[in-house]
Amino acid sequence: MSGSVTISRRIEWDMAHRLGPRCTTKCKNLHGHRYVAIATLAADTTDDLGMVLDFGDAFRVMKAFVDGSLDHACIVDRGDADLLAFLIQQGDKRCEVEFPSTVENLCSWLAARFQEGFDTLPAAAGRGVQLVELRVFETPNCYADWKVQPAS
Ligand SMILES: Nc1nc2c(c(=O)[nH]1)N=C([C@H](O)[C@H](O)COP(=O)(O)OP(=O)(O)OP(=O)(O)O)CN2
Repeated sequence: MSGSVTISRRIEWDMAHRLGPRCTTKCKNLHGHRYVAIATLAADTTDDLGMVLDFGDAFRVMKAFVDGSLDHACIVDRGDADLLAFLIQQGDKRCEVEFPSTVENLCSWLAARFQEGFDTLPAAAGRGVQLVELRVFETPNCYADWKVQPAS
């Protein structure tokens, strides 16, 4: 039977954010989440063992970025000047971005960061290993999906 196969790897981290004064709901307040991301990868060709990518290699890339930039950080929109100034004054771990930290924006941005990491893997070289889908849960009930643009 014809078809294609993908693999998926999950990672979790803790992070603070706020949507700030422009948001009229409770999410305007500084608060934290246990975020969950599930990355789905495909490849043009599998490796000698039939793997899209070893789960360990995929996880190392995701963990390096998550631990370095996101875990126990506050993600902050550079436009949220008051929060940014506070984090700098406190010397707290922060992840500065150019967008409000909705889960939709975070998901699209994180997809690009993960793909940059996968591109550095020797095990992925020349096989067209690509992130095709990323699901990010902000709460157990709320998530966003990013999907790769189909080639035209
Ligand atoms: N489209 C979006 N809507 C909302 C976002 C978002 O990123 N995109 N974010 C928030 C809040 O930051 C919050 O994390 C979600 O809160 P809530 O809807 O209350 O989700 P819960 O799972 O906590 O729901 P409960 O029923 O209160 O447990 C809001 N909206």
